[in-house]
Amino acid sequence: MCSVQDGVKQARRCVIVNGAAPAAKRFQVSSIPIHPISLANAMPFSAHPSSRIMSRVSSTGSFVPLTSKSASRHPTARPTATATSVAGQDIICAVSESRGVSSTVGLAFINLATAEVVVCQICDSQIYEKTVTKISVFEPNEILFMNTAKESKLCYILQENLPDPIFTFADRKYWSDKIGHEFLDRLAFRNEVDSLKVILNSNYFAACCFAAALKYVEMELERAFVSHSLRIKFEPSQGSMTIDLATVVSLELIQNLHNTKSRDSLYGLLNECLTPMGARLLRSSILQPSTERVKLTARYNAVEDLSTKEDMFVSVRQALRGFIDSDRILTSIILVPTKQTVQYVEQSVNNVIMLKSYVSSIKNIHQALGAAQSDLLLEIREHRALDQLMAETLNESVTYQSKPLDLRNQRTYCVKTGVNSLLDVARQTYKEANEDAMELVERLAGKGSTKYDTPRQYYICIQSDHFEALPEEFINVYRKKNRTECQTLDLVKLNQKITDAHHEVISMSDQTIQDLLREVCTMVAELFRVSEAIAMLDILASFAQLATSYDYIRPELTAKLAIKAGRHPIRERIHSSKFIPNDAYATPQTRFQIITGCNMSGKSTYIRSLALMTVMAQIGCFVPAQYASFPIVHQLFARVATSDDLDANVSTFAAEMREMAFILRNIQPRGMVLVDELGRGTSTSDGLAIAVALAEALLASHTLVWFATHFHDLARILSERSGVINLHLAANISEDASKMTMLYQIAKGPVPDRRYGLALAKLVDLPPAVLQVAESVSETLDQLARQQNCNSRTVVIAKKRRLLLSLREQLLIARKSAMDDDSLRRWMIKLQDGFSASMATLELDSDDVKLDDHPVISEETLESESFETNATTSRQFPSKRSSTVEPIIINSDSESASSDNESVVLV
Ligand SMILES: Nc1ncnc2c1ncn2[C@@H]1O[C@H](COP(=O)(O)OP(=O)(O)OP(=O)(O)O)[C@@H](O)[C@H]1O
Repeated sequence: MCSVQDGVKQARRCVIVNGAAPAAKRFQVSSIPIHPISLANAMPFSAHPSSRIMSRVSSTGSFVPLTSKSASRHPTARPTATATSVAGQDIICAVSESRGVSSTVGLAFINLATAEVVVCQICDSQIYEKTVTKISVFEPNEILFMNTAKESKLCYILQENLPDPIFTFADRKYWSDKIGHEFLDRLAFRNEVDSLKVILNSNYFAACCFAAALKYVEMELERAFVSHSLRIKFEPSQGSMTIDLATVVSLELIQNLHNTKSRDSLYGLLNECLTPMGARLLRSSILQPSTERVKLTARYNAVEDLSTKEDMFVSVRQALRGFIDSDRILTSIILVPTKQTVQYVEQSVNNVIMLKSYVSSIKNIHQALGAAQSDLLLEIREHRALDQLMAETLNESVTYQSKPLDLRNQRTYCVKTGVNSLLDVARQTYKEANEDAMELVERLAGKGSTKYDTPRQYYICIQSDHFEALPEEFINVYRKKNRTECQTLDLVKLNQKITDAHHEVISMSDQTIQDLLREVCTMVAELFRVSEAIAMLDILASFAQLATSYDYIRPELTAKLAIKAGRHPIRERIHSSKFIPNDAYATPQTRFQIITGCNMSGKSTYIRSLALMTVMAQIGCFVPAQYASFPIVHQLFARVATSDDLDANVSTFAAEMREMAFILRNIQPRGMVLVDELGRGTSTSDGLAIAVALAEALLASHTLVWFATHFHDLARILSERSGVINLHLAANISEDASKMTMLYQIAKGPVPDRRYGLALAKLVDLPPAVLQVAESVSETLDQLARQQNCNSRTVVIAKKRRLLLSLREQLLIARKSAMDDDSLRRWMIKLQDGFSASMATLELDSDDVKLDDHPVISEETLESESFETNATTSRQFPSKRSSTVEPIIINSDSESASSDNESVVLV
């Protein structure tokens, strides 16, 4: 029988080799587009694509699937193909897009391993970051596009950013919402058809993709789902936190950055799941944490229930142990090949045996949840798959076995005795043939033993020294280290007899099994719901396990972030010494937190721990702290220092600017942003300037920001801004900077001692001569800086003074001129704006400000303007001014007051 995987592979071969479906009835597919597309202007983050595409064409002359890393990638692109993989699954994704400026993208994902369909419709920007992120979460193997969209920007961007999946192009006719509705009528769970119809009606593009993906499975993979068996979910854009893939990678949410096999990631830490369904649900929950308060509160209640009732917790974990992958079993029952084979019949019996194990395991869950009180656990307990049906047809003792001989025996005795008398006779033949084989081997081998494997079936295994020379009747001889494996002609004949008997049993069981499966298919919706409930129970029990083992506490959901003694969940586990907990507090009034501190003082660890705890809280998990309250965060972005993006061949600076641009483009007020060491890849002054500008933009977005930096001037410049607070990670540095102790404690204000670089250098044993030079250079630089500071302050004061004097002069000229009221008002407003702007520039930084650059109106301009006004109005300067002009009072500062003691009053 052709497996699902084979089917997918076969389909892929067809796309890759031929570029078109082999048979007329097949889904009409074609290869990837080969024309260069001019998107340079539309895509600020990506290199022009033409060079890469052209080189691909010239080297091969025909279609080659895109598997290599792109030269330049979307900020959300993952660094490795398997960065977020949990288990290999076959997932087909269909994509469609609205025409016009506003991009509405429809998506449908079919998971062929778990028979689950997820449809969504996204309103996206012109660079499709939400679409890229969504597709990356599902990691499809194959993406279906319309032929007509081959050269679209969306297609190009997906190819650039998702190098792993195969892109298949098919006729536009398969993207038909009408076909989508027909599929829905036929395949959705009966009780869900109506509600899903409403959804697909209002999400045209999602409906089209749904149709295309299912058509592809039917026509190209030659598989079909049985009626009313398919789990179909609509995932709206709302309801979950958006985390771009770059953040997933840099925060190590799914995989450790340095060692892909390590469990030191959030997923690795939280994955105490005992079932494959639970592990899958946990992974998707981490990638899309919930923003629904009700859902989260229900999960907290359930975790609390489980973690406080030890007996219930132990029996739930016990019941979850050994659960087989119910999603896969149910899928193989409902996803049947369009052509049926002998292997399929045999597989059906296997499926039924596995289903029986699954159904009987559910009973244990039901019993284990006897003491549950939380609504969610009670709801899970309510799900009971009926096992009556199984009991009527199947032998009670039948269970799923993994060894081939045991499995064959289970298959043979699967159907109850008495259901079919001919079947009972065939089974007797099977039993007798087996006994004959055993007897024969015993007689031949003496001290040897009977072994079984699928290709040879029964064979004899004897110690090599048992016979001096092997008897001639032994055939198919294999000599291994200290044993010999062989058969005799009689044994081969008996094996054949047993196989025939087994096939007869299977074909006689088939009718009964197919009847049973048909019945099962009518209950498949309930069985899938049970499977989902078990997955949820598994992750809740996992959270309860963590809460009790590591002292996690139940978080609250409020408007502010307040954490007492919070810990980094991963670091605290791998730390050899004790991890120092820290507090955090952020409200809209303290939404922008600048974190300074020595190298290695724990800045990154601190800000990362806040993001990780937020994600944990929003998947329903307790958090490592003494007290924690979180606002519900809708977007999480982290621009944290990692290694250079070598794959994409971009410099550190370009990479961080690209990521920051992405964040600024997408951030909204209910977001959370972590920025770590921004501007390290360029000159100090440029780095600072860019950091200030980006910080200002983030501040204006009203989102929660933690900004870890070594730019102390950033802390100084922004310290007066509303919403900004300065914090630092404390360290003790001895007087002579020869000793440095990290306290890892968050404290108020910017870091007090700036010479920590030297102190740290001393600790790492730099040669004394080098240190001496460094110290003296540092001393000189400090002095220069002090002088410069002093100088620049003097320059600023002088400039301010000149500004004021110039203002006074202009006012005096204005008094002598003959402007009418309106002209005067306009002129004064212009003067006021210019003056304020110049003063503000001087406040910020004096170095580059030249008085000549000031936008204050010069004498000439003023004169020309007043002359012009005079010319047009021919009126004298009015003695009585309009009362609508607000008085502007400019007090000269102390220095300027020395030259002109009076305040200049404009009325
Ligand atoms: N609260 C803590 N308790 C104990 N150890 C900690 C704590 N925070 C951080 N550390 C340890 O200190 C080391 C440095 O931490 P981290 O990388 O966060 O410092 P940093 O200030 O960001 O450094 P740099 O400025 O050089 O990037 C890490 O090995 C980490 O495990």
